[in-house]
Order: sequence, then C-alpha cells, then structure tokens
Amino acid sequence: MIAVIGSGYVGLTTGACLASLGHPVVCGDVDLDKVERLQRGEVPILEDGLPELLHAGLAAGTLEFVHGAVAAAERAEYVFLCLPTPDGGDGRADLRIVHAVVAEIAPHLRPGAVLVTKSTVPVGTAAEITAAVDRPDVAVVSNPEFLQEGSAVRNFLHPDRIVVGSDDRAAAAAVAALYAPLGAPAVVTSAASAELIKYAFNAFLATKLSFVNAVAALAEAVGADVAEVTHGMGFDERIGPRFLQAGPGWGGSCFPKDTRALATIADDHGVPFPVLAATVTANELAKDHVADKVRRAAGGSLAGAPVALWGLTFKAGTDDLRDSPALAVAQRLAAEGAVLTAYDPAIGADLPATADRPAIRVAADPYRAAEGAAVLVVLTEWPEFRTVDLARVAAVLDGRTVVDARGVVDEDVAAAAGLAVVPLGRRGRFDPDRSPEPAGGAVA
Ligand SMILES: NC(=O)C1=CN([C@@H]2O[C@H](COP(=O)(O)OP(=O)(O)OC[C@H]3O[C@@H](n4cnc5c(N)ncnc54)[C@H](O)[C@@H]3O)[C@@H](O)[C@H]2O)C=CC1
Ligand SMILES: O=C(O)[C@H]1O[C@H](OP(=O)(O)OP(=O)(O)OC[C@H]2O[C@@H](n3ccc(=O)[nH]c3=O)[C@H](O)[C@@H]2O)[C@H](O)[C@@H](O)[C@@H]1O
Repeated sequence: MIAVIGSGYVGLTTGACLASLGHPVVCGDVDLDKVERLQRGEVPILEDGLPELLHAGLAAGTLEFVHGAVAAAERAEYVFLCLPTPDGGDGRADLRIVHAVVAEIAPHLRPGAVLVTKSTVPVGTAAEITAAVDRPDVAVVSNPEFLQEGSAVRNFLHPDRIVVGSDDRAAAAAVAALYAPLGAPAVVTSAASAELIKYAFNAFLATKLSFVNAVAALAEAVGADVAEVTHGMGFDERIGPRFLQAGPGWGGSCFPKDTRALATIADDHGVPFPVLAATVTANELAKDHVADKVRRAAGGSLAGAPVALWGLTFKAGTDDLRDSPALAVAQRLAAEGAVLTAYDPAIGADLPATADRPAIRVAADPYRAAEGAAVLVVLTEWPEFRTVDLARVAAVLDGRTVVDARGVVDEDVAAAAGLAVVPLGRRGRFDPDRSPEPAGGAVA
C-alpha cells in the first residue's frame, strides 16, 4: 500500500497515477471538504486527464481518500509527502507543515516503512527528517517531482527520468521500482543531490526564460524578432526548441519560491550565485516592460483608464493564480490608476484585492471584458484567444490597441478589424520606429 499525504496538484496527481499503475493507494489530506469531494469523485483543480484517473481508481478500489495524515500513513509501506513548502517570507522554504506531519506520523509508521519526500525541500531536509523520525527501521528517500501544471498527468506517466536520492540506496531502488512500469530512466543519487537537482532544475529553467525575455526586449530595440531568434537558436541540441517563448515574466507556484529558496541556500553556504539574483531581477523587469507598453498604448497615463485583461492564471491550462505574472502586471497597472476588467476561461468570479493583487472584475467572456476599455492586454496564452472574433472586439473596445504579451493575436486579422497590435519581442506593424512604414500608416 502507498500513502500519499497532501492531495493538491502534486499529491492528487501522484496518487491517481500510482493507482493507475496498479498500486493500491490511500491519500490523506487535512482538508476534510477536499477529502469528501475527492471521495465523491470531484476533482478540485483543473488538470487534464485527472478526473478520468480519479474515477477509474475509485471504481477499481485502488484509490481511496481519508481525512488526516496518520489515517493514510499507518497503513502503508511507502509514504509520499506531497505537502506545501511555501516561501517563509525571507525567501527560505517554510518547512513547518512538512516537519509537523513527520512528527505526527512518525510513531504510526509501519516497521520498515519508506518515507518519500516529493515536496520541493531544501538540501538537508531528508537528513533532518531521518533525525526527527529517529527510527532505524524507517528509510527516507528524496523523490522530487518535475510535473508541470496543466499537463501533470501526462508528465507523471511519461517522465523524462525519475530521481530518487537517499543515503539508503536499497530504499532508493525500492522507490524507483514503484515507477518501473513507466520505463523511465532512474537517476539514483544521494539525498542531498536529489534535493539540489530539483532546485537547480527549476532555477535553470527560470534563467532560460529570463534570458529569453531580455532578448525579447533587445529584439524590440534593435528591430529583430525574438521568435525568429529563438527559432534559430533552438535547433542546436545544446539549447533545444522548448521553453523559449517570451512572455510577461515567469510565475506559478514554484519558479518564484524555488529561485528565492535556492538563492538563500547559496547565501547560507557563502556561495556567490549572481546569475540567480539576476534571473529574479530580470523577471521583475519583464513585468515592468509589459506594464510600460500598456501605459504607452493608453497615451502615457493610466490614471482612471479602463483596461481589459485577457488571462489571469500564470499560464494556460491551469486555474492556478499563485504568483501569476498576469496578476503582477495587473498590480502595476492598478497602482497607476487603471481600472481592470478581466476574462479568463478558468476563473469564474471577481477577484478581491489581496497584498499582491488588485481587485479585478471578472467578465463572462472576452468580449464583455473588452467593452469600453482603452487598451486590451493579453497576459495568458489560452488557445481560445487565438480564435476570438476580433471584429467583435473592435466593435466594443474603446481604444484601438491590443498589447499582446503572449503572441496569440494575429496582427493581420487584427489590422483588418481596425486594431493595432503591440507585440512582445518585435516591433509591431504600426510601430512608428518600424521601417519602412506599412502602407496606410498606423490604425490607432
Ligand atoms: N504544483 C506543482 O506544479 C509542483 C509542485 N511541487 C512541489 O510539491 C509540493 C506540493 O505542491 P502542490 O501540490 O502544488 O501544493 P498544494 O497546495 O496544491 O497541495 C498541498 C496539499 O497538502 C494538504 N495539506 C496541508 N497541510 C496538511 C497536513 N498537515 N496534513 C495533510 N495534508 C495537508 C493541503 O490541504 C493540500 O491539499 C511543494 O513542495 C511544491 O513545491 C513540485 C513539482 C510541481
Ligand atoms: O516545481 C514545479 O512546480 C514545476 O515548475 C514548473 O512547472 P509549472 O510551474 O507548472 O509551470 P511552467 O510550465 O514551467 O511555466 C512557468 C512559467 O513560465 C512561463 N513560461 C513557460 C515557458 C515558456 O516558454 N515561456 C514562459 O513564459 C509560464 O507562462 C509560467 O508563467 C516546471 O516546468 C516543472 O518542471 C516543475 O515541476
């Protein structure tokens, strides 16, 4: 029996996928309402393929949900911890939930149980957990997760590799064997290496994106096109074609907190890591860059300007708003006096203001969001934004400009509808700096 503690994006995916491989799985969560919904077959998050796996597991009796960590852990040979490790406020990962759960379940673990950390945790956490459990019969294995939200099930079932790290190599091999049906290479390491792999991996990807976003700004300045530049770069296998899409900065529940956490780990060990600091700073500039474009499109001031936002989630395919760059841009616009109305296919209700986002009225469709707005800004790459009727948008939009931070609006179709697109990473067709001037001049 496998226990999965925490039924969030990672835990629910892990539980449902391990059950689909034939393992009996029990998932424990502290949130009773969530547990009851899952027992009824309701998936609380937007994740492709997850409802099907949940229903199949419930129907086959291989997947069950219980309230609390102990109720799940006491029945299992393997206990996967899929608990939150948020930013503690000073950049360090806050491990209080992990440590509290370990203390709670330790006396109840079966003899010979293997405790597996799937949460992203700082180097040294496996050693701390081993000391806290204080049972020679219980092994601790670090098994970081690399799934992306929105494609979590596909990523879990078709992983590039499985990383299992432990100072008990037999326990690491036993955890790797649980994934054997997937046929993925297993990277067996020390616990410290496994823990560092996860942070180095996320920080490297974030650095790739900060680099691309800086190239995008440069491409605009020099008259190049970032999409052409990354296309040309990506053919080289050392770079690869993926994860090179310029945008309004990177966000989500992990890149921001994990880059900060890695920076504090480096600091704590007295190791200079200036690239990482630059990656984080560059990401703030990427958000500023989009806000600057919106201000210019609004004529130089956003005071009292109605602005329409398409997309609020941190990327398409998820309903997750945690550390969304769309909200960070919205915050910048609201701070300058813009009045925001948004449409996002995954967000159904108005968003109240919080410490890091303004109040945002949420419209039921992209057209209603655009009604009366001075500028329309595309902040998330939802596929439906590619097929919106731009003539209908032009009919209700007050201004004539669409700032497209995700490269989803066709400039020619927009022009035919009487709209000027301000793209990211290249000059727009109606950019006054562009040479030669397009026939007919600017629409705006
Ligand atoms: N979201 C993602 O795409 C990925 C996240 N990770 C890492 O995985 C970990 C979990 O992340 P998410 O699944 O996104 O978090 P989440 O917030 O979606 O889920 C965490 C779950 O743990 C439950 N929980 C909290 N305290 C508990 C307790 N005392 N006992 C039992 N359950 C408890 C919560 O109710 C919630 O259901 C984090 O360390 C994160 O960095 C790693 C890879 C991908
Ligand atoms: O540790 C984690 O939680 C996960 O973090 C990311 O996954 P995720 O947060 O789901 O999101 P990504 O798809 O990586 O996107 C992150 C941000 O980068 C942006 N992005 C991504 C790709 C790209 O080409 N351009 C770009 O701007 C997205 O819009 C988003 O804001 C990693 O990709 C996962 O491998 C990792 O497991």
